[in-house]
Amino acid sequence: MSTEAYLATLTDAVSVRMPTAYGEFLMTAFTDPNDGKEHIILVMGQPHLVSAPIVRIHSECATGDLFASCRCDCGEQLDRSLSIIGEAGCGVLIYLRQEGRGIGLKNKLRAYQLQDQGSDTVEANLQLGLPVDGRCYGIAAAVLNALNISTLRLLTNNPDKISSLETLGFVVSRLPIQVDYQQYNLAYMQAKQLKMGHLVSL
Ligand SMILES: Nc1nc2c(ncn2[C@@H]2O[C@H](COP(=O)(O)OP(=O)(O)OP(=O)(O)O)[C@@H](O)[C@H]2O)c(=O)[nH]1
Ligand SMILES: [Zn+2]
Repeated sequence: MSTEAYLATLTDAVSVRMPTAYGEFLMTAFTDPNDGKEHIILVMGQPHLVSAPIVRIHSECATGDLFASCRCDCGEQLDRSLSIIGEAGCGVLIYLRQEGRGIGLKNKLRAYQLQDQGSDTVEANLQLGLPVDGRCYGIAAAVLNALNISTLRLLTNNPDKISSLETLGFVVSRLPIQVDYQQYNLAYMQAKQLKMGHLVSL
């Protein structure tokens, strides 16, 4: 079966060939039947034919992914992930609409206001009465299942993401995704390392 046929099993899936600066992908948009969110999948090659394909599960960060914000490492991670998949010639990027670790853009900007007053990224969410990380990966699991992928190499530094997928039944090994940290995001990365266990070298 083709990759497109596998993805057609997702709700409202629409796929199109998408040439990019990283190479040619099959881009698919589909609807999450649980909350109506529209997620995006980029697939290069035929990952179901590879024993442990490269997978990136990327959480939406409008500030970093679209506007090159230096407050976080998301934009650089997205760029690195697409480069790595492009160089390998095969892999999957699942772009989940989980802005602000699930709290949404306006709340993330509120959290940034608190960070500008001295709170760290974890404290700021808590001060807003919101979860530190409200994400779940059930919909990513549905995509991997649709693609017939059960064993994968996950591009991540987040141990929670790995254990969530393992709990959902996947066999996961980690591919680190190191980017250059600088002046503006160093404190953020230190908080993620210390309080959220992220596997980064600073
Ligand atoms: N609430 C909140 N969300 C943030 C902040 N900075 C980035 N984000 C969001 O965090 C999400 C990305 O999470 P990260 O912790 O950077 O990375 P990760 O996906 O958990 O881990 P990796 O797989 O290693 O990238 C995106 O949804 C961003 O919008 C912040 O200061 N506060
Ligand atoms: Zn970000």
